[in-house]
Amino acid sequence: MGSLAAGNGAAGHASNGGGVADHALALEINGAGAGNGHKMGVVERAAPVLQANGGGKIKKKVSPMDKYWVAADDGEMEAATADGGEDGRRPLLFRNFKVKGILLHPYRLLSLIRLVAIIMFFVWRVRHPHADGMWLWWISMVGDLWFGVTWLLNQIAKLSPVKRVPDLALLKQQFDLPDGNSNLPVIDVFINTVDPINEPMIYTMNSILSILAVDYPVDKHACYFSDDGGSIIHFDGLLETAKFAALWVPFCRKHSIEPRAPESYFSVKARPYTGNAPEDFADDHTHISREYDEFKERLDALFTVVPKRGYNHADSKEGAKATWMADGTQWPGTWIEPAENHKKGQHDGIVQVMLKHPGHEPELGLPASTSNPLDFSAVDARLPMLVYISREKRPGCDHQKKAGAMNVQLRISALLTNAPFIINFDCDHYVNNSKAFRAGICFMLDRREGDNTAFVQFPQRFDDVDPTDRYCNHNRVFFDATLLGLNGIQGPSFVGTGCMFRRFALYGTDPPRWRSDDVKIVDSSKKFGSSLSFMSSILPSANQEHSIMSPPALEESVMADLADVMTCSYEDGTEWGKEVGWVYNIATEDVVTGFRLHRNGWRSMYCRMEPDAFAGTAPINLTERLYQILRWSGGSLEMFFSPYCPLLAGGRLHPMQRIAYANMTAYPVSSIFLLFYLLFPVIWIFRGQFYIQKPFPTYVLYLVIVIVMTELIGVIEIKWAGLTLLDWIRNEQFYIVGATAVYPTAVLHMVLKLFGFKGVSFKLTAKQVASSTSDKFAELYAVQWAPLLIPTMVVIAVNVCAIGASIGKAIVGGWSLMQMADAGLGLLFNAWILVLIYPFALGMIGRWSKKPYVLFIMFIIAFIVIAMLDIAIQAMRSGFVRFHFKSSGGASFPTSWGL
Ligand SMILES: O=c1ccn([C@@H]2O[C@H](COP(=O)(O)OP(=O)(O)O[C@H]3O[C@H](CO)[C@@H](O)[C@H](O)[C@H]3O)[C@@H](O)[C@H]2O)c(=O)[nH]1
Ligand SMILES: [Mn+2]
Repeated sequence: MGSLAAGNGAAGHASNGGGVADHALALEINGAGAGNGHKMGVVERAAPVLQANGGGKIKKKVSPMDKYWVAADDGEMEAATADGGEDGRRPLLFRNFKVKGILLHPYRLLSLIRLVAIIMFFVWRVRHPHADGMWLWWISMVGDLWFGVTWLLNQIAKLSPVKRVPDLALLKQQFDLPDGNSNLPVIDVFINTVDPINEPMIYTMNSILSILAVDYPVDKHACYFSDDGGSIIHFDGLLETAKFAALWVPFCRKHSIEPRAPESYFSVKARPYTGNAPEDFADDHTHISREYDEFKERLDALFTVVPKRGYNHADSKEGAKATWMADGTQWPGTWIEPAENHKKGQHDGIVQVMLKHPGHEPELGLPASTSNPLDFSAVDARLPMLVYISREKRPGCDHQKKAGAMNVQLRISALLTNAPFIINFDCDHYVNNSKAFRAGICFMLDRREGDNTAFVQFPQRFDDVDPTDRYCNHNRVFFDATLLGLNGIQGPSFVGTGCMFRRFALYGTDPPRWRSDDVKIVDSSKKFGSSLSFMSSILPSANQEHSIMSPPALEESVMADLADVMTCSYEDGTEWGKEVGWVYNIATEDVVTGFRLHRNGWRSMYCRMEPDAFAGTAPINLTERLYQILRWSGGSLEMFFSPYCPLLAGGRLHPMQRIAYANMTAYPVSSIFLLFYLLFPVIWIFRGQFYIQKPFPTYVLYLVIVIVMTELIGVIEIKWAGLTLLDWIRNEQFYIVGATAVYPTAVLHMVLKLFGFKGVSFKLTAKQVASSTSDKFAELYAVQWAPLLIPTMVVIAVNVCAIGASIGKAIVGGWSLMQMADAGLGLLFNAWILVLIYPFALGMIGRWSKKPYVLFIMFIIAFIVIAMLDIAIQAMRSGFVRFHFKSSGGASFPTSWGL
């Protein structure tokens, strides 16, 4: 059983957390101090620069993301305006756009042509079995069939892309009341972290600051911070953050700051001022910037202060090496020097309200004074509720990583604020556009599909990626093409972070579309566990109009309930992790959780906005990146071979969505064939023979058609998705890098698991360390050795050798025209592979890759050395060297060359 840190104390305040709660209170009093009766409300600011906003007045330059899209719901809009308001029906809160015909029709046509071409190609190949290399022929036939099918699965999901743009102006008009109050529904925000070092605390705390400062009614959202490490550094860090938020949040409101994560805000150079107090801005900015620096120093200092605190405690019992909280009590979580019940994977559950729910009346801040030069007397200084959670950990109990943490957050928040909507963030993602929560709500409350929408996914964007995005961290093709394609079917998949959920949907319920009558929670303790308080929160959470957040007072009974739902054993024998909450026992809980919702008939929405809703940091070191995609691809395969296999889903899953999920889960298998193709040139090195289907010209013709179609389809996709050519090339390149370095291991992992072994164990993605050096991309150049790198290195070596060997053979001579044609195609193939794997090769040369020509020189040297070796070997074989350059004169043309 877990005990609660805050639960062992006297009424309301915990003995070990008392200082904390008082502290939070102090903050509020501080904020409320100047309340002088006149209700100014939240300072409102000018309309956001949201180019996607339907109601925008100023004509702006069309972004490449919007250029080829046309509204597809004019009729609906008119009808809605006609019957608007009278019957209390909700308005249309977003607009639908589809790709203009000028791109869409050729896109579909080319896809069709390519499909026909590959079918004809395949038939032709079946009719022309390659007699002198049947085994090769067979393998390449199966491989090509697989590639054809996966290409089709991938393309089908993109044939009808839809973009949806929230109408923030209308939402404001409909839900924000003239008196400064609002009817917007309440939202619970979840953020997760594990380790203050691997996941630098400064980013985590920035993320929290950005959440506390969002442009959403302050009494209608609460932030839950889950610390899976049970680390006092996080706890104290969160305290510091709450303290700094009392300055930062009113500052953001007063001056309409964007983005509201200080680290990003201060790193952006000049921006046009859009706030209401330009005369104060320069001074306020200087002051807050200094405060922020001090805040960062305090966070850093925790790593030295906290351990010291431990040994200074004179009153510690006979030398017990505990970790102490600032108020002199023992920290209930993990200790710096691990001890029984205070170590990783073994400690009590902790829940602590750091900032209390602020109440419903605006509270103006303090005017400027000598101690505080910031004048907040016209700004609402309230802060949203903030809760620290560290769930109970016990040895021998599977904690189910992030999914487990999310489910605990789901239950704790149900007992405290029970918002009908939830947004979740990883600790490396922050709110970049303070209107983002409002955008999500537009989709949830829209009268057309709103009620059937289980989640609204926002794209993942990254700040720290190098300008050329060497390792394709931006994943643009996925976020700007694939997900818009899915948006036109049943909706985007859930990608783990930056997603708004309908709480009720997460409880494994059916959407209204598939619900016969009112929901009854039958036999719920079997499904939801034994907490009566939790059970009685379920039905109220379905009320999406729920716009008043009123957390219960933290009496002992409430604390006991909270303690109960965060124990390890709470979920035993229940549906948690299966039909309820985030799904367990899989390396990628995200895709499968989204899938379960789609399978139940819910839909999802994709929301791209400008500026980007959320942003984060990505692993930009090659090895970390490869481990990340290893987990994704391993997780995908696990899903395919689990009860969540898309092929097994019932009829509520849209057929196209099923195809998309099949592709999304089975894709790593391609790597087996691909690896084979890429290692093909081995034969070329040893036998001087390149395997090519004959008759040669027909083969080449088909190949050219298929490749040209692929490129043309790609070019059109670039246009409608608003990508650059580089984004697209990076995608192709990283696919090959992944397919050689990572996917084969993922397949191995799956095979092991299918045979009952443990499989590969996946690790937490180490985030970029906050760099103090001037070299912003130092990580990019770090070479970190890992076995995953071997297969791709072998592929590079084989292809470099093949090119070298062919040069050697060409010099020695004696080729027929036929052989030369083979050689030409072979070389092209080798060179193409090297182009695709180029980013990987750069990664392997570390800091030298700052000057990419170094790599070219290395390649050329390698070619020469191998060519010479090849010549030497040939010379040894035949006894003498015949240097001559044979002209094509002597070659004879085989008759079968005709088409
Ligand atoms: O035991 C754990 C392990 C992880 N996390 C948190 O889970 C998040 C994601 O983990 P991370 O290692 O950062 O994974 P990434 O590879 O960066 O994440 C991508 O892939 C994951 C698995 O598919 C998704 O969950 C993420 O949302 C998605 O961004 C982080 O905030 C972690 O702190 C926990 O809370 N508890
Ligand atoms: Mn991450």
